[in-house]
Amino acid sequence: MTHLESLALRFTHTPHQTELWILDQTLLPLKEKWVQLTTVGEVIEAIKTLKVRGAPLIGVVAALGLGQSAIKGTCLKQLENEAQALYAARPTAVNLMTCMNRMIAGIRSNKSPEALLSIAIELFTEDLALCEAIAQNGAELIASGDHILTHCNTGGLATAGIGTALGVIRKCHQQGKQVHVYVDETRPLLQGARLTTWELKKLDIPYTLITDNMAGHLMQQNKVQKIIVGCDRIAANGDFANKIGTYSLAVLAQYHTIPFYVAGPYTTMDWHCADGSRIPIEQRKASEVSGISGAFGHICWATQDTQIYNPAFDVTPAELVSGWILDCGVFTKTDFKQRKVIQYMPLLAEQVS
Ligand SMILES: CSC[C@H]1O[C@H](OP(=O)(O)O)[C@H](O)[C@@H]1O
Repeated sequence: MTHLESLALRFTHTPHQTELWILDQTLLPLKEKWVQLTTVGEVIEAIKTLKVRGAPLIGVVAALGLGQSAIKGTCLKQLENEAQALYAARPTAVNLMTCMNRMIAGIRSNKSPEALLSIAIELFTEDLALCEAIAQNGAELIASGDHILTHCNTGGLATAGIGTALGVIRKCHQQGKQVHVYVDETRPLLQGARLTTWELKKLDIPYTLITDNMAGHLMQQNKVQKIIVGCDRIAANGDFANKIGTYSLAVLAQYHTIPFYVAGPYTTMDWHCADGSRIPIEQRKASEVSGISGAFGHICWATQDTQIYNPAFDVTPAELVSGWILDCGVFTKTDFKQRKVIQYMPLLAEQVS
């Protein structure tokens, strides 16, 4: 019997039954509701509606959903179709594509259903270790007494493990360092206000919730010593995509000479993507913004063709980043300029070659 459990994911496999359950993150923090995903279609819907979210978790849940489909007897041809549909569920977080590529390689090698499920289970257990390594590497950069600003949600709700940026903060707390977290609410879907505060409260880590537009003021008041954010795709030159509003924080951090770090696993690296201009940015429906302020009608950013756009991510250039906290180490701009990072990622190096 296989039983996998994380903050937002539960998976069991016995010879006669496979169950995939996720914690519906759209209902947090007011309601903790577990939802069973029995088909790939349900997994895709959960990813698109952010019931399941966070770059690493999206990839792991997609892989487990595909492995479940294989165990249920879906033929290899249909499995590849399902993998392609999962691959396209959300365009920015490259972990989804990384995980699907590993599953597709198994499908094209005619692997058995159990072997395909094993690949998915490996992706889950690998992420546990990647999160732990990121946390260890990042904690060395944090001093006791630091006030750390973070954006969106990058904890156990975004990964299979303890998280990326929030995993670093959790590790510092575990090590006995006195840290205080400023949590950006992160409009429009409020991952910070709803999810990061929920995680920090459970971990008993002190925090202050702020509106996104308070961040600059806090920096101006010298109340922020470090900024750590997550990532959805890191390009070969170190530019990275993350939740909308991250770029603004990076610019403010540079102006206020505050160290600005991005944390993520190697599965969020995309060596095929030369720089941030190549990263696809997910556009989400306008009602995610206007829905809250519906009284003001369409307050979204409109373009000349009257389309309404709601970009879910933005791209931060490498020049604004103080350090990349990865599972294989902490890297600098020079490391990326000299392409030193890829040598630490043999698996990805194979993919790129
Ligand atoms: C640890 S990856 C978390 C990453 O994903 C979030 O986006 P979303 O909530 O839309 O899945 C955000 O960009 C976080 O930094």
